[in-house]
Amino acid sequence: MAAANHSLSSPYSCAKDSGPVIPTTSLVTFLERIQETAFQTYERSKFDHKDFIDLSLKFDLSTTVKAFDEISKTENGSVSTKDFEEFIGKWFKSAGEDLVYVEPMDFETEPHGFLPKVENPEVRTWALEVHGLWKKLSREVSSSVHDHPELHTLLPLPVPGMIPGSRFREVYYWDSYWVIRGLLASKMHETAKAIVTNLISWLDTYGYVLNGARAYYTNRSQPPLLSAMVYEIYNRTGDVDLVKKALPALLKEYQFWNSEIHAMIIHDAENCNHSLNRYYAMWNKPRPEASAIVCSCLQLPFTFASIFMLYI
Ligand SMILES: OC[C@H]1O[C@H](O[C@H]2O[C@H](CO)[C@@H](O)[C@H](O)[C@H]2O)[C@H](O)[C@@H](O)[C@@H]1O
Repeated sequence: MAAANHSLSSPYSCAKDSGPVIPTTSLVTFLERIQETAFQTYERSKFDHKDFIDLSLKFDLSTTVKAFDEISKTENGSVSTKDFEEFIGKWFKSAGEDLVYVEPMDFETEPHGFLPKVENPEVRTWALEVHGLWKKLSREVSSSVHDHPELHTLLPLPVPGMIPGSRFREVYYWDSYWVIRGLLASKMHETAKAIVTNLISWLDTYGYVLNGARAYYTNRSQPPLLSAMVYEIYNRTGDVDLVKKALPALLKEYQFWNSEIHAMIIHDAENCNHSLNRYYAMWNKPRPEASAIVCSCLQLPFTFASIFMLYI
């Protein structure tokens, strides 16, 4: 997204180091407290901080917060593992329960015309195994998320999608580009289009494509690959209606990446101006999905290991 321009006059200046902050939800803020308590209570290797921010409530937030405040805590904020585990079991549904498996609508065990150039039987068997993974990664948002969004950090999506897997239980933006390339190879054209439908829904609601389908991802995007997704699907299917449906959303995304916080003019040593579009999160604190660990790292001496932990 960079274009060299030697005579740019622009309303944007180079010195933009603060921008809008999109507030997070009360549930995310509370789950950050739970994550911090887990961090103080367990050994680091025994838990994944993302698990705690992905929990969904069984009951309303204020009752849950009250119950949590009543648990006795040490000075550093740890609680007994027994109390903590009982509390989590009583008040929360497990991370991932708010997404449910759904059979992909156009999956076939060996689709007609699948990778015609792959003739070696062993490679073909392996490729079909990889193809079979679509059945493991297909999910739709549970009815509870649609009916009671305030109980979940998972965001509702209009149609089923594909998740990266493992600790990444939700749809992600730029992962979807490679997911779509794979789905097209697997002849799953309708599933590929459904993924675009979901991402377009974020442009309608938020004005940009979110990093991922969680309340804690609403303040940032990921590298803008939606137009490339539409292009790949159009090339394979010739579906002009999809392109027409996507166009207003793509224009909105173009505006987002060219808005004041993203558009930059860089002056080089030869006094030329370059127009660049930069990544910018509309947030000014540690990422909620990793805040406990990030805050603890900031208190450590600056080493490669401590810096590495900031990116988990
Ligand atoms: O495969 C999904 C994504 O996984 C990584 O990033 C995501 O997880 C981070 C840690 O929880 C989170 O801070 C980040 O915002 C998420 O996007 C990976 O770095 C991404 O490239 C990838 O899309």
